[in-house]
Amino acid sequence: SLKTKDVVLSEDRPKTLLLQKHSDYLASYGLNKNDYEYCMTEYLRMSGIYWSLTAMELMNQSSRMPKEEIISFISTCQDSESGGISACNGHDPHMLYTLSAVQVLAMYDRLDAIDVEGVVKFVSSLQQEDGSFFGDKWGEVDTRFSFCAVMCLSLLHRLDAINVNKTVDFVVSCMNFDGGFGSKPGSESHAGLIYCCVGTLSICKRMEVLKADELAWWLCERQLPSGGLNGRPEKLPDLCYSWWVMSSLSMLNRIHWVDKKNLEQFILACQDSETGGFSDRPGDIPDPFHTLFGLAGLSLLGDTSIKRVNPTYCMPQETIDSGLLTSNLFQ
Ligand SMILES: COc1ccc(S(=O)(=O)N2Cc3cc(-c4ccc(C=O)o4)ccc3N(Cc3cncn3C)C[C@H]2Cc2ccc(O)cc2)cc1
Ligand SMILES: [Zn+2]
Repeated sequence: SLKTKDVVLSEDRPKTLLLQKHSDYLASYGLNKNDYEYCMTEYLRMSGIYWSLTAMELMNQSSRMPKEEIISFISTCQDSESGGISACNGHDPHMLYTLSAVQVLAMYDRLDAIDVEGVVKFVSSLQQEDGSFFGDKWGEVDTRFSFCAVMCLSLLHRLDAINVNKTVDFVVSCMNFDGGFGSKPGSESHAGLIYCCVGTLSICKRMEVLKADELAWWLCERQLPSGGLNGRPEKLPDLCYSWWVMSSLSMLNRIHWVDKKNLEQFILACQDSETGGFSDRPGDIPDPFHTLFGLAGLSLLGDTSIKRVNPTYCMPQETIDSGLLTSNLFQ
């Protein structure tokens, strides 16, 4: 279509970071257990806790989260038979929520609250002959699950439990001519899946297989006049794509390829100055998911009022550093 899809930033948009408002928004999110949205997002509860806690950690406000309640909730979500962890009591264990639970417990330094060997068994049992990973017992393959698997095992210092070479081979089989990646071999390039595949290769220490310049070009082509980034050509900008694109460029050491000032004004415009929180685009309803990626994006852009975020794990850099220290101690 001739009309380039983009948004126009209004003059009265937020131009400064409303940290206290975001802290209040996340602290009160989920307090009202009968709240419509809270009930509708039960199926992703474990990930919702990861998005909220990480955002609060980045703002140095995690003391406002109910730590003991979260830790005991996670231990009740582990399936004793498979070792996997579900989004909420009574739901099926899944790779997505097993990772979220491990990320939360890593930030709290409380991995003792779960059966770590059980998690290792669950994750490694989902790897297939071609190196790919299922999300759960129902057998959906997606490069998102390759990323969940290697990130989860890396946080547990147990990458030895899977075939890393075959993991890399499958990700390489999903590489497109534009240097990007999709969810499966032949799927079209998408910013979210590129983040997952670059992150997988980064953790496996195999970034040399990438077509770095073609890929970085495709990524910075995502930036629109509004400053925002989209996930594919011809799509509208969306705050969470800021994270997928910038964290990938950061891992490629090419983050300077985007117009930082323009992108920062798009991210700030996605804040809700009434309720606090960030939404996918200016004027939409905020949620914890976009609130994390707004703060993490600003952290990558160098905003020092936010703690440094690790571009691969989307967790505070200090958590990754202390985890690596621990692993060196025991090696
Ligand atoms: C509101 O509609 C959706 C659509 C998909 C999902 S999702 O779980 O498949 N998912 C993550 C996601 C979460 C939210 C959200 C609302 C409230 C909360 C509480 O914590 O979280 C909102 C959107 C969302 N999406 C969908 C999306 C994001 N930007 C545009 N859209 C349409 C992403 C989606 C896929 C996903 C991405 C990363 C990830 O780590 C996990 C899942 C959730 C709600
Ligand atoms: Zn989004």
